Amino acid sequence: MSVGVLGAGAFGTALAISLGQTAPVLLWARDAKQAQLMHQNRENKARLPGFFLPANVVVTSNLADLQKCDVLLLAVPAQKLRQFLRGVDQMVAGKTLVACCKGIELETGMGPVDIAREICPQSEHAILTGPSFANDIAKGLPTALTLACANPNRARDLQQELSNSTLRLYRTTDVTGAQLGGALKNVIAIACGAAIGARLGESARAALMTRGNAEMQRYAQFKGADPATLSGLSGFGDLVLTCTSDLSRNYRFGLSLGAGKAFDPETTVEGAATACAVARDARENALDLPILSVVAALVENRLDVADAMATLLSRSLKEE
Ligand SMILES: NC(=O)C1=CN([C@@H]2O[C@H](COP(=O)(O)OP(=O)(O)OC[C@H]3O[C@@H](n4cnc5c(N)ncnc54)[C@H](OP(=O)(O)O)[C@@H]3O)[C@@H](O)[C@H]2O)C=CC1
Ligand SMILES: O=C(CO)COP(=O)(O)O
Repeated sequence: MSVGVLGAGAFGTALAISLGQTAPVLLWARDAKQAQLMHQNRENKARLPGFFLPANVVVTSNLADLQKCDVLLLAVPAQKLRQFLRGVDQMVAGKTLVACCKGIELETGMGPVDIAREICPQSEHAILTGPSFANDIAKGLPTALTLACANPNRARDLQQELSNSTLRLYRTTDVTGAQLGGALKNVIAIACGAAIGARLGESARAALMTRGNAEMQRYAQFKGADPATLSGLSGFGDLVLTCTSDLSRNYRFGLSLGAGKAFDPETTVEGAATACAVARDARENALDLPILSVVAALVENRLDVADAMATLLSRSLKEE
């Protein structure tokens, strides 16, 4: 199996560094100058500074170089994936595409694997997701992830190929559950950040994580996933990491919302668009997803944090 990584952001670079410890990896950056600098400096100073690219990692901006790869990891933000794949669909046709992004497309409500399936129907599709900061992976710290692929044999092959001494992959065939876990935890992380940023306390955060987890399971079931998948690394695992760490951009975005501070609009915050996509689905299908919906209202400036909390706390009392 020969692996290429499409997207030289923080995560794509970290995956290339980890996989490049034991095998050749091609890392594609869309910007030629950036690719050349990375190749020369052996570092991605723009997106993941401070980490050395092993000799096995070849950086390129030429998509034709990826022809020789049979597995391609897609590490561009979820909202950019469709546009990106449309531009490369001929080149990637027939290859195994492993989505490494976490989000739900705003316009369509589709996850990354759904998008890739629609644009590249001849490919085999999988998703790699779970609790993993790019910095931790690049440092070689122990990390466990979920590899989901509908084809169980292919899932086994990919699990074997993409695991190494510090990256431990668990496999599942529940692609829908895995892609929803990664996407939805980002929304709950924004809610938790907002609560902490507004000084609502650690107990409020614990309540948001727990009830948020219940909403994630409910929504996943509505979408045809196995709710148990949401208790695994791709759901609960990533929820815990992202809702409790300042390293998370979604959590930090929430902190800014809660504290009424500005946030750099160039930072990748997948949970914002995902919240809006899910809230629309909830409205259209009368789904009970109060936290996910309130985050959409915060992101769209329809509510402030005080109103958001009041909205959640004034709901009628119910069984847990
Ligand atoms: N960072 C992390 O710790 C983790 C991130 N992820 C997921 O990985 C995905 C990518 O995040 P991350 O790498 O952190 O993001 P970054 O913001 O670090 O990088 C985004 C990358 O996507 C590229 N890109 C953006 N738009 C396009 C486009 N239209 N076509 C091609 N390439 C494009 C950017 O290129 P350019 O540099 O030229 O702008 C950049 O290389 C997200 O879904 C995120 O949730 C998952 C786990 C951990
Ligand atoms: O998905 C992540 C960790 O698993 C990274 O989270 P952020 O995108 O919020 O930084």
